[in-house]
Amino acid sequence: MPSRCFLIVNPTSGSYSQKTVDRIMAGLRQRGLDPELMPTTSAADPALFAARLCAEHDDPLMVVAGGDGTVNGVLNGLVPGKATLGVVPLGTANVLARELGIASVDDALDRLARRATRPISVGEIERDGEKRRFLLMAGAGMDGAVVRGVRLSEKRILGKGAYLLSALRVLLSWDRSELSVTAAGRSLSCHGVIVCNAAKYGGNFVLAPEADLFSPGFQVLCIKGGRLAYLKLGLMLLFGGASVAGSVTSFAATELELSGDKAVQLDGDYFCCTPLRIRTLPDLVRLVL
Ligand SMILES: Nc1ncnc2c1ncn2[C@@H]1O[C@H](COP(=O)(O)OP(=O)(O)OP(=O)(O)O)[C@@H](O)[C@H]1O
Repeated sequence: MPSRCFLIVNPTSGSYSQKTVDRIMAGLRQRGLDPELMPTTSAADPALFAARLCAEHDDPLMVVAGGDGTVNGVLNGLVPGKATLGVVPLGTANVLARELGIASVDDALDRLARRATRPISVGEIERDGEKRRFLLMAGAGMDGAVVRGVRLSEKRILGKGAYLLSALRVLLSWDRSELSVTAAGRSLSCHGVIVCNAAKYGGNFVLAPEADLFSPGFQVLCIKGGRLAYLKLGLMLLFGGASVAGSVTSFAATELELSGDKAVQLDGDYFCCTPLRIRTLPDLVRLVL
């Protein structure tokens, strides 16, 4: 009997098309799976769908056809240890798919057919009693402000270019304030921090080579300096070695606190401002490799 899976599709994600979804559905059936199509109708749906599937099924296989933001939504709805998650990249940056080395839609489908899985740890932030999980990274400072400033109308037309446009606006109205990062009893002042749960960032760029989805904890990058420091970091990101840039202090942590008043992005979507706490949640879900 074909094994059941639930295809959570975000029709607003960067490289969505009905034709590709039809191809995914057919490809899953050809590979012996029995997919149920679950298109989202709002940004709240990925988490709601995941919560419902965990309540109604024993270890549901949830396959996200979308980008990192939709994966993030699903992670925020599922019950820890009670689901398996697969991804078919249909987003703009698709950092998770790149992290796993998924080369194409067909490659993703083949992996779902093989169903080799491994548990992953995620991050959880807490602010004013409200909690939210992230898979790839939490960024406070410039990258949070850039993500907050992306206009949907520009993203529809320019794709990744909308982030560059927003970055230019952030650079023009530069925020000189600092925040402090406290981990294991030590505090550090800086202008921005990126808490990495995965090595890649913003696409195929390796920002945090020591971060690993499969082991609990983060590689934390604290960036000190003004516009020039960030421009340098951006260039080093393009050519490798960003974590060793002079303006960056890098360390490992499993729990930390951020102070200040900086915009925060989680997995590429704006969430809130600091202050907040971050901790690692081991073995949240089994990920199809
Ligand atoms: N039907 C929907 N309508 C509006 N927003 C949605 C819908 N479904 C999901 N979303 C939200 O849209 C946001 C972006 O989606 P997603 O990440 O899938 O695409 P992307 O931004 O193109 O890709 P990436 O994050 O990989 O760059 C996410 O926050 C997601 O929760």
